[in-house]
Amino acid sequence: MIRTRVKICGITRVEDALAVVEQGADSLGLVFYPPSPRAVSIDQAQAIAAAVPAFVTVTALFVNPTVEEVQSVLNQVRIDLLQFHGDEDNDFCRQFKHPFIKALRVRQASDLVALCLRFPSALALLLDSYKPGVPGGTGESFDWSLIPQELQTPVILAGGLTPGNVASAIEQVTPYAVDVSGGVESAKGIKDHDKICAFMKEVQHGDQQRDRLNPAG
Ligand SMILES: O=C(O)c1ccccc1N[C@@H]1O[C@H](COP(=O)(O)O)[C@@H](O)[C@H]1O
Repeated sequence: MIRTRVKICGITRVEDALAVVEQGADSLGLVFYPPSPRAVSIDQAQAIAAAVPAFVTVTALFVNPTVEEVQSVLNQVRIDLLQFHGDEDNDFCRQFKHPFIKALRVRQASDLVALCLRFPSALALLLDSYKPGVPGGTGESFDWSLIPQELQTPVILAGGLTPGNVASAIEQVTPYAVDVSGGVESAKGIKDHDKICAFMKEVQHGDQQRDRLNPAG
């Protein structure tokens, strides 16, 4: 069985990072975008990253940052992966010589095949909901049928995922990974540990259902 990887984003507290690790998620996300209610300071980020064991990754999320902002975080915090969630292009993202994923916001008219080809250096593409004026973390899902089958880059599905819909998302989209923020919170930036546990169980459930429906993979 291929296991769908899980990233839990918007961690602001060490206790939530420990719960994410305990529940078996693959990555936790730190938001370096000050307008977000989930944004962390360097001090917070250092404390959280120090609590994350080997083989669980720390992802740093930026929205249209300056080069200096990204470099400053990389110099001070243990970051395994960069996530660019704005209008950055491939050249901007790859200049840090650090593995990165690129978020794309999906709308009806999006030509995802062409968009994905613009990011040949990305390890994976994170597909999120489009909401005018909001770069991400909307808590809203999008029409998953807009995702073409023929994308060559691994897909991380995001946007409005919850314990209630993640299993059907996995069955329908068969993404490489899923990413959740608002769907496992009790308030913005505060993770609900029971919801994290329920989310992880539903990811497993989705994987089993997907394999039952398509045993050949
Ligand atoms: O979480 C935020 O505050 C945020 C701010 C700006 C850009 C992206 C942000 N989060 C990312 O948004 C998606 C979906 O989040 P949700 O599950 O719908 O709440 C996810 O990739 C987060 O990494």
